[in-house]
Amino acid sequence: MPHPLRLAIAGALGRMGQQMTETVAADPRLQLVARFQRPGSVGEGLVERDEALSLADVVIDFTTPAASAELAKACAVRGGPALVIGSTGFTASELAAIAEAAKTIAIVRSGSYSLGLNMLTGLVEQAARALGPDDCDIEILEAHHRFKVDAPSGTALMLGEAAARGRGVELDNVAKRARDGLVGPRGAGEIGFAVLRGGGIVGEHIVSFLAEGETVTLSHAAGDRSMFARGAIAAALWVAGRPPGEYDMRDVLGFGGR
Ligand SMILES: NC(=O)C1=CN([C@@H]2O[C@H](COP(=O)(O)OP(=O)(O)OC[C@H]3O[C@@H](n4cnc5c(N)ncnc54)[C@H](OP(=O)(O)O)[C@@H]3O)[C@@H](O)[C@H]2O)C=CC1
Ligand SMILES: O=C(O)C1=N[C@H](C(=O)O)C[C@H](O)C1
Repeated sequence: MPHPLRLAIAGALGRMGQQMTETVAADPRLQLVARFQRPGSVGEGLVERDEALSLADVVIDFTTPAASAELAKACAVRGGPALVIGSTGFTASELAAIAEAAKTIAIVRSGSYSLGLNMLTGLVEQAARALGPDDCDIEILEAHHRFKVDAPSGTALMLGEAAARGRGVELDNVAKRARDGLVGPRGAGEIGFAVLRGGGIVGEHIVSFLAEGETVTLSHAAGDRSMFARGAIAAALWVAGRPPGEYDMRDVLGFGGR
């Protein structure tokens, strides 16, 4: 890994981009070499994307799904830099574009860079393995600020995937992403999602295991955005110089024998 690591920040003027700028500036292991926004954006200290890519060892990207997929392609065409993607709400074709780019460059992508939340996914997987679908229903509730545009959150989907892994099923086959109207009784084995939006909530997630007569809940609440920034920095330091591939925080943290 080069010392200090040369970092660029995509979406630098966004909520996470501003938090990243502050956290990176305070970290002596890192040199902030470029900050960029969408093409043609003006702002103090901003450069165009392609100049940023030519300067950085790693780009940290909290933007939009479309922008992240485009960025991954642009990095792959040049043969680097490596990428840490935090955006959420991807379509299948955007995910396919990122997977294609990851054949050429190293990419870490996670719906949550919180270390605590990633630890929670292991507990959710374990609980889902122990509490089977005959006895226990799994529901995931997430709450975020009024400006969030995607639902369910990337974190809620990560938690759903952890629960599905614990049950040995594919999340896509059991997810109930919304309920409205005369939906009928709950299907056996469903993993349900519920969404709340309002105010300034940074991010709250509750996974409930609901049995007859008792409920087990596992939860996480983010107090501010700085721990997402610290987790993304851990991912950037880890991914620099790695072989091409698509990685997640379980790889970065060494969880789950991956
Ligand atoms: N994985 C994690 O741990 C976390 C993930 N997130 C996710 O990160 C994403 C961003 O969240 P947040 O910071 O709150 O959102 P914001 O809307 O505040 O910020 C997004 C920024 O990206 C900019 N942008 C849009 N398109 C491009 C582009 N093509 N190139 C460069 N910049 C671009 C936007 O500019 P403009 O204003 O011009 O549109 C804006 O400044 C969301 O998907 C969110 O869910 C958030 C927190 C933690
Ligand atoms: O948009 C946000 O703010 C957040 N998005 C991520 C998500 O979709 O899970 C992570 C965090 O909860 C904040």
